[in-house]
Amino acid sequence: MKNDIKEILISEEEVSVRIKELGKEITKDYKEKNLMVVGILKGAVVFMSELCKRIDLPIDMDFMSVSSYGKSSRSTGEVKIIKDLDDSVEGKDILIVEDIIDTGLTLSYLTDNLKKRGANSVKIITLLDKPGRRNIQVKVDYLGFEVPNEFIVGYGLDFSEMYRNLPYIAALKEEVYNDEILNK
Ligand SMILES: O=P(O)(O)OC[C@H]1O[C@H](OP(=O)(O)OP(=O)(O)O)[C@H](O)[C@@H]1O
Ligand code: HPA
Repeated sequence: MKNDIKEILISEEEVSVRIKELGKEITKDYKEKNLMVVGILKGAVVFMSELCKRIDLPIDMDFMSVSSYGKSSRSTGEVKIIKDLDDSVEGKDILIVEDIIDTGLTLSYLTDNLKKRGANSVKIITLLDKPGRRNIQVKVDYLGFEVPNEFIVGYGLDFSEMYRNLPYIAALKEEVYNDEILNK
């Protein structure tokens, strides 16, 4: 698995330090609020579990799973909910947790969707931002790191369901990515 890595972009230590900082910031900002943390499966799981341990407040945790089609630059895209929240978000202060924002399609859809359900507020935290790929503008409230236009794996992020368990954030070698596509 490690032979497929082109470069480690963010080390385990750097991720851990940044998550502690983000946890402190969120603890301060949500003191008087009704915080509900919503993780987007599956990529956000590793980040969310580390982040929640750093938030010193009572919180609700839930997950959603979505699938998106048409992420190409010419398409407006379509997002479908595969797994919804268990409970109502009415009156809750929602913090959507993502591993990466790329075209912006997923987070733009989810923010609108949760606002329409009557949440008190909806904010976004993402571990990574790849601004070079953005099609739809989305306001990111809390950000871990900006990453270049590479295929990123590790810390929850996959390529073909692999590499999610790498403890750091890395760029995948282009030949791994191209071989897999050619073999399909
Ligand atoms: O900004 P966007 O272009 O919408 O891309 C970002 C989304 O794509 C990835 O999910 P993916 O569909 O690969 O599912 P996964 O989290 O299960 O890997 C990632 O986890 C985000 O949810
Ligand atoms: O670079 C990426 N890696 C893994 N999953 C992703 N989903 C959007 N961009 C990426």
